[in-house]
Order: sequence, then C-alpha cells, then structure tokens
Amino acid sequence: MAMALRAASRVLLRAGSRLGRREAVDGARRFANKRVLVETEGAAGATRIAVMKFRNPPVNSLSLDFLTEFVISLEKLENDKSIRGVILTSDSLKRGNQTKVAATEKTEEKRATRDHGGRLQERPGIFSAGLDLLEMYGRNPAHYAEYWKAVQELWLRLYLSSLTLMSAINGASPAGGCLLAITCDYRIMADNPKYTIGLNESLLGIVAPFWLKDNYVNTIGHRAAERALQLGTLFPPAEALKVGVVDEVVPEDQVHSKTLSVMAKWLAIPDHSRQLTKTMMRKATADNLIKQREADIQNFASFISRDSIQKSLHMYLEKLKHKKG
Ligand SMILES: CCCCC/C=C\C/C=C\C/C=C/C(=O)SCCNC(=O)CCNC(=O)[C@H](O)C(C)(C)COP(=O)(O)OP(=O)(O)OC[C@H]1O[C@@H](n2cnc3c(N)ncnc32)[C@H](O)[C@@H]1OP(=O)(O)O
Repeated sequence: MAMALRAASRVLLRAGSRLGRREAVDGARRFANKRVLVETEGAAGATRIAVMKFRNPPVNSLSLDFLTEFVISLEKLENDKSIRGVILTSDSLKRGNQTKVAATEKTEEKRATRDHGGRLQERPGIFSAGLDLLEMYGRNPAHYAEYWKAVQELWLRLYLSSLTLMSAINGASPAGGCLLAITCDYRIMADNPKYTIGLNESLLGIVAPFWLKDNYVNTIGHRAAERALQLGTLFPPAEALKVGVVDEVVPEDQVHSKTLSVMAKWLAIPDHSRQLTKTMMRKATADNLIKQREADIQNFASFISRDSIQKSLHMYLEKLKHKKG
C-alpha cells in the first residue's frame, strides 16, 4: 500500500499541470513554466511567500512567451489564498564554465550562453533586459498589437496586484526591467556598480508609454522623471537609491535575505487596510490606461512600424551585437 502511494505521488509530481510542472522540494513547493520558476516558502496553512525567478535566457527579455507565462504564474499566486507576498528576481547566477556562442549564429537558442554540456544559460548579472527588441523589430502590425497588449496586461496585473510585491534586483534592469521593478511595492538592489536601472527608451529612439511614465513619476517625482526620461538615464545602485528608483541597496549576497526580512514587516500589516491603501494610491494611474487600452495598442503598433523607428531599433540591435566586453 505504502509503495503504491509513493508510486502514485511520484506519478502526480511528474505529471505536468496545465500551467507547468509542480514539484515538492525540501518542504517548499514550486511550480515552473519554461521561463518562470515559482518557489513558495512557509508552512502549509500559514502565510506563505512566493519567489518568482525569471529564467528566459540569455537576458530575461520580456518576450511574448515570457509575458504570457509570467501572467499565468502571477494569476495562480493571486488565486492562492495562502500567498500574501511575492518577490520578483532573476534566476541568473554567476556560473562557471560558460561559453558565449558566436554572434554570427542567429537563432534565439544560439544567441544564448551555454555551459559545456550545451545547455542554455542565463547571462549572469541581469534582472531583465526589458522588452524583447526582437518582438518590436521586423514584425507586422498585428504582431506589434498582440505584443503590446501582453505588455499592458503584465503592467496592469503587477501594478494593481493585491499581493505585496517586492523586487530583489540582482542585475541590470533597463527599460522593461525597470518597469517590472517599479510596479512593486518595494525594491532592493544589489550593490554592484555594474548593474544599472532606469528607463532608457529615449536612447533607443523610442518613447516610454504614458502609463509607464506615470508609474515613474509616481515613484521618483515629476522633475526627476522628466530629466531621467529625456536623458534615458540608467542609474547605478547608489544613484538609484538617491533618486528613489530603489528603496534599498545591499551587498549582493544579502539581497534575498534582506528582501525576506522587509517582506515580513510588510506582511505584519493587515491585508485589507494595506490593499485598500494601495488601490487608493494606484487606481487613477491604472484607470488612465484601462480606459484607453485599445488606442494605446494602435498608437504603439503604428509608432513602432514607422521606418524611422525600425531604423533606430536596427541600429541599436547592431550596436548591442558589436559591443565590446
Ligand atoms: C508615442 C507612442 C509611444 C508608444 C510606445 C513606444 C515604444 C515602446 C516603448 C517602451 C517601453 C519599454 C521598452 C524596452 O524595454 S526596450 C528594451 C530596452 N533594453 C535595453 O536597452 C537593454 C539592452 N541590452 C543590454 O544593455 C545588455 O544586453 C545587457 C542587458 C546589459 C546585458 O549585457 P551582456 O553583455 O551581458 O549581454 P549582451 O549585450 O551580449 O546580450 C546578449 C544577447 O542578448 C541580446 N539582447 C540584449 N538585450 C535584449 C533585448 N532587450 N531584447 C532582445 N535581445 C536582447 C543581445 O543582442 C545579445 O544578442 P547576441 O545575438 O549578440 O548574442
């Protein structure tokens, strides 16, 4: 009987759910899509925290597939009443034995860094490289519209989430990477001067959408946002802290533990009062997009389709490809 139960539970653990794999690991629970790994911490029946780890090699760009999996994972956590807090972070770790595959090889798989076994690897030190430039370059207007709808959806879900969201920023976080962070209730960044965060769209020849601009203004204030958006400033940790893009900067090896301890303080606040306060602070900004979502999609599709914008993106992609170091 015991053997049969063990066998049955092995089968259940192996069986893929509609959302992805679910496994039991050291008392913690986890589920995983291909690009987002979710681990929950805390005893059954008690308040639990989930850690959402991005693993979309090579640079955690927000591809359409990644956005879809992210929203599915978040929805699943929103529906789990035992989860009250979620930490967003990158699964990218410093790993040895990596080989960067030649830049002349074009496919997504080949662009990624691989280990000696040929497995795809994240490049280390990247929270998220932002929107996937290849979703915005050389495609058709219908694709741009579909992509932008998914970007809006992710932003709305995060910005209005009833969960306490924190980002543990363990790497570079430009543009859409910064978007993920500034939707959170609290941001903790690793103290590594190689990591920068900010909305650098103007450097690519594109413009942050009004709702992302509003989110930035709500985070760092109007004057600082006006300057940073025009200049496309990417702030290293100390400056990010000074301007308020992040709330704390801590040594790299303490980012996770510090985020957990701050989360514990936030979770000591009654949910209903914290959630109502969050909604009061954020609803008007989100409603502004909700009431003109379709127009925003059409604006994006026609803006990004312009020859001049495609040319700017092409030049930026080439610059990335040929950069040194
Ligand atoms: C008026 C109407 C307005 C409507 C709205 C209009 C426009 C939309 C606006 C914006 C919102 C948000 C936009 C964005 O998020 S745009 C993306 C911005 N991101 C960046 O600028 C980051 C670019 N990347 C980097 O700086 C670096 O790659 C890195 C993240 C710091 C990592 O550096 P590292 O040296 O470790 O890696 P590589 O540079 O060699 O990169 C590896 C590999 O990945 C490719 N890559 C990098 N970033 C992206 C990306 N965002 N999307 C797709 N691909 C990316 C890079 O080209 C390399 O490829 P290779 O083939 O050379 O291996």
